[in-house]
Amino acid sequence: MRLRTAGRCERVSYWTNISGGNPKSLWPSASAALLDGIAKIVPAALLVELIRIVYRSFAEPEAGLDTGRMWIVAAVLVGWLAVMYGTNSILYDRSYKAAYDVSAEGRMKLAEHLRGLSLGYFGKRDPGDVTNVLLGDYGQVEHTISHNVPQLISAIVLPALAVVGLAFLDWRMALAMFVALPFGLLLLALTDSLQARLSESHVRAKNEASNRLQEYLSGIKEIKAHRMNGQRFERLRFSFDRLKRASIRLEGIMGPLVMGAMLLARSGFTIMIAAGSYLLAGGTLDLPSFLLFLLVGIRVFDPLTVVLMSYGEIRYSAYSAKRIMDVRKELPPEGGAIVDPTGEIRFHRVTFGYEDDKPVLRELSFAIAPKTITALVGPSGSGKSTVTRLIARFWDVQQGEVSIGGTPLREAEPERLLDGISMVFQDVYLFADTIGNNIRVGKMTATQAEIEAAARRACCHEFISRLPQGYDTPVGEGGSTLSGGEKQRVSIARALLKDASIVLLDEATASLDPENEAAVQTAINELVADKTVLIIAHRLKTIQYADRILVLEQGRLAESGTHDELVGQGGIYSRLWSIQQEAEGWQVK
Ligand SMILES: Nc1ncnc2c1ncn2[C@@H]1O[C@H](COP(=O)(O)OP(=O)(O)OP(=O)(O)O)[C@@H](O)[C@H]1O
Repeated sequence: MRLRTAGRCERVSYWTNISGGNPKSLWPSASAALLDGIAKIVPAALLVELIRIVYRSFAEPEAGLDTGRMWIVAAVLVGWLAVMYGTNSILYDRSYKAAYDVSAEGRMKLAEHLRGLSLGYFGKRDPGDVTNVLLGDYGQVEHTISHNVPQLISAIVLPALAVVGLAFLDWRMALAMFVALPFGLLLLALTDSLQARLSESHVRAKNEASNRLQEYLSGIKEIKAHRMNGQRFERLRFSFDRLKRASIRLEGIMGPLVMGAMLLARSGFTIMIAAGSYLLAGGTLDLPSFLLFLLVGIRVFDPLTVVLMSYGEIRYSAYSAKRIMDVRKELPPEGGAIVDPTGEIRFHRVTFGYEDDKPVLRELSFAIAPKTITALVGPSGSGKSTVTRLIARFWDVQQGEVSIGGTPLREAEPERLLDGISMVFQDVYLFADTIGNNIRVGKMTATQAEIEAAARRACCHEFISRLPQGYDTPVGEGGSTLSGGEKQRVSIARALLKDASIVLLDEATASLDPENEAAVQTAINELVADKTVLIIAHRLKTIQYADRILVLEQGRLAESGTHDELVGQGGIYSRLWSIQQEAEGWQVK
């Protein structure tokens, strides 16, 4: 399917980016940080007032200690503490909630968005990478919204307020305090693109390591069975090595630069102390003002240091958010036409390849009449499964046209199209849920009676009834607690419940023992009655009574006709038939 992306070169704002496309989620934490920043000035101002009162009692002993004013200061401080506690807990609660909302809702929306994308998209990406976007990247963005953004705002608000307020008090001291800050920020700005590049390569290395680890764990059975510790382990070790190098580069290069920026910014405090001592000695600055600068300086430089330290994390998060945005920009297949699934399925000069320059199907043309059974045979890799995937519009064709009931699938509404198709694959996937709910997947609104009726027709009611909790028995992820034949019958029960007009069967009995195969055969005969059926089977006995047999070879239609016609032609089918004649199997009625 041709992948379309919306506005690849469209620019999004920085805030949209770091919030993973949801800048409004930044408001609660931003306002909490803003208020917090303003409020942090209050105790410093009160402390200075206290120092002034005490200082005045020494400077003017006849006036005495103004205890009334001291009590007022203490009362204001207590009031401030109460207000701060109340507002902070509400605002922080909201800012954390906003962050968790972004990741919970965002993850769900993204999962839903992914469901709508073509399978071609997943073919191009490692499945583990998609998991990393959903879990890792969202986690990173969540952390930025709940922690880094408030710190950043607090660190901007405080110096801004301080520089204005202190400049009124003594512009020389204010200048000394902030003179080095622009140089620190400049150093940081100059390293911005380097930081972006290092963050990007670190995220890539981290994802690669996690993909390889997932691959290693998923294939652990094969790795053990084939004593593959060498090659597979090498891939894992190499990815961990790459991650180590990327981490060292990120920390090793950015660490000193960020520390340099931090030192430059903080040196303002030292310059201010030197300037203050000089001015105090010269008599042009009084002690309370000097103390005020010292107190405010500590309050200003601490959050500034924290934010400079977390600057890398914000940059890092921006890359995570970009990955989220990139997935969001992928558009689902277009088309709104409603397909009539009871109509004819037609391939007209279809050429298709998963990669542009490697066609799998070439100039393929055939038609499947409604309510007939068509079998698809041919050597492995000839493109049989690909044909079924194109009928379900998992991909769009590069040339020619696939249509159902006269509607080209390129124009079809993808979800509605699939409503009209039941698919039974060779590898059946069952969800980690009860067996009843796994059958319900075919029709989410099905009643228990409908589920049981479908299970009876699919020959699985008996084995389900023997399970300890019957239809409420959990099946384990992937259906690990059921046999291959049982899983296949559950999948047929799903398809029966769905009752779609088109049935696509892919090698449904290939790997079963005779007893299971007989049960699956009965189930399939139930399923295909009165439907338009396309069945792939390697064993020709199973499809000799199909209405039509299509023989594919290297993506082309080599032969087509009934079993008897094809045997009579003495071509590929006839050769395959003589080889397989002794094979036992089921037969489509
Ligand atoms: N998702 C994919 N991405 C890239 N290539 C693919 C993909 N799926 C199949 N192919 C390739 O397309 C060709 C046809 O595959 P397809 O599964 O349609 O053949 P098949 O006739 O069903 O084979 P088999 O009988 O072994 O199942 C093969 O060469 C296969 O390697």
